[in-house]
Amino acid sequence: MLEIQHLAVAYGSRRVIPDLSVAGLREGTVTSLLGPNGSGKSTLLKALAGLTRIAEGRVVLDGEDLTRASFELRARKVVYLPQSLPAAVHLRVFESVLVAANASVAGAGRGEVGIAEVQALLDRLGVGHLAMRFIDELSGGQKQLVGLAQALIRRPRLLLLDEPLSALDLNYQFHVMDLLAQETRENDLITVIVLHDLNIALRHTDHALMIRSGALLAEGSPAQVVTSQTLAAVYGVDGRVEACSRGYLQVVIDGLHRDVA
Ligand SMILES: Nc1ncnc2c1ncn2[C@@H]1O[C@H](COP(=O)(O)OP(=O)(O)OP(=O)(O)O)[C@@H](O)[C@H]1O
Repeated sequence: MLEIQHLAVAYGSRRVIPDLSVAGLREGTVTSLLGPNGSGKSTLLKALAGLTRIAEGRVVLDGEDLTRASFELRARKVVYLPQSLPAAVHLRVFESVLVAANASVAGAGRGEVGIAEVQALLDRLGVGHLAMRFIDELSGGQKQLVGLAQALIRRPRLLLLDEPLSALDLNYQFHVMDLLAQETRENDLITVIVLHDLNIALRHTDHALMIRSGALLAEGSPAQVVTSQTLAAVYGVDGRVEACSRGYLQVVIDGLHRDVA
């Protein structure tokens, strides 16, 4: 279980997240973190990962306060995948995933992850054929899939993914979300994923958080969170959530909302 208690994060004197609490994100579930540009999604993820200083509050994972935890514990339990990977990494895909798995930094890695497991994960992500290619020679989408492999091979307790689908085509978006749901369920992960595509949140995530100006505006099932009201209040658009002929919920946008809050 992950609890966020009165979290405050500032850049200099500006509090980007003034006071945010989330009662509990359960293991085995994928939570989408939604909100407009600049609302504090990446800042929240970085704060959970311990990459941004927390001004106030606590992040409690399985009863343990991560803000006071050792670097080793945090590195073992939490994996954060940023929006974009470092530009120039001259490692082969395979090595990079093996290094991530066996990272020896103060016991942060799982250790003893074998070649077969790395290749199997690359295959499941559809990039097995790229194993011997250099990362800095891959396309944007291929790099994103390799980043996901590096994150998943670590088997963290808390998996934080910042827009991991942004460079992926429709087929891969679907495939990756299916894979994430499966990995999350099978390995009891708590997965939090920043998404801009509300239809993907509706279709593929178990739980949703919607934030605006660093404050939590709605929390619940994606269908409870993505509504006409939140579309207007948070995104400034008039829209509806309707079931398509196959029963999946989808957002239909009618136009810009005139009374943007
Ligand atoms: N390193 C930084 N220093 C100062 N201000 C920052 C820094 N990073 C982000 N901010 C500011 O904090 C606010 C929240 O930014 P953040 O990147 O968390 O938003 P976001 O919801 O992830 O946005 P997007 O959807 O555009 O990626 C913005 O106003 C941004 O300008």
